Amino acid sequence: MSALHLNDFSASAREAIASAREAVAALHAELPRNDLVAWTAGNVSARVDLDEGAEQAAAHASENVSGDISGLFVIKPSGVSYDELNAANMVVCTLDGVKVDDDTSIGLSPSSDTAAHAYVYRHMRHVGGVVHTHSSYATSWAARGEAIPCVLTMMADEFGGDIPVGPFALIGDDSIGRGIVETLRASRSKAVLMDRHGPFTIGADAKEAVKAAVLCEEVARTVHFARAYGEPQRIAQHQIDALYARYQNVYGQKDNT
Ligand SMILES: O=C(CO)[C@@H](O)[C@@H](O)COP(=O)(O)O
Repeated sequence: MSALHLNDFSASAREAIASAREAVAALHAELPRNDLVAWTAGNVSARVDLDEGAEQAAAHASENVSGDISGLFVIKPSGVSYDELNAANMVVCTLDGVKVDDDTSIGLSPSSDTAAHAYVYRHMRHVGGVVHTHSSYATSWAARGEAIPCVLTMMADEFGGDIPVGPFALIGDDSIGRGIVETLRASRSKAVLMDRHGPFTIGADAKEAVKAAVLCEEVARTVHFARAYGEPQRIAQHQIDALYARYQNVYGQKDNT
């Protein structure tokens, strides 16, 4: 099967890919900056939507390519130190997690979590960004297989309720991705704690997924300390709903033009 090459895509698609590579490379710096990773144990990806022309051009150029090329995503190369990441070494993949060749990430393999990110993009069309870390407090809840109860207004704002736990799954095939999707489809949460593994977060774009990873670790830490000195009280569901609606629709600077 011939591999796809970046040159097989239209100029507009290549522009979108270049922009995503810049954004994803920059967002990886947020992981160490927010103390979410030890060494290289975390990754960020962003979906790149292709217009039909771009998709057809790619399909025609590489007639042997099977699988889903209705879109692409960009993810970091596996095991590369965050201070060595840049737009040029971000790896471009099809939605099946197959690397798209180019002239800059030559010889680099995509993240070891590429299959999980790809599964989420194939099965959750509204998701534009995915993040995975092993951040300490969120991962300590995952180690116990315990959901983080919604006892903080910040949890209601950002996650719309508890942060759920997903099933234990080994890396390397679709099982982690399937566990993420099955768990998040049953919740408003942008974060899921994969049992005995760690948090995965989603967002409309990669920046939103990184924000969810930062706030997931923040509330995991706060609730951890709160429970050390007592049993925090859950917020009532109607109040969670009100907080979530305000935060998702009113908070911050909306486009008031
Ligand atoms: O935990 C694991 C691998 O077991 C990964 O999530 C973590 O090391 C990050 O891997 P990558 O550097 O993205 O391949």
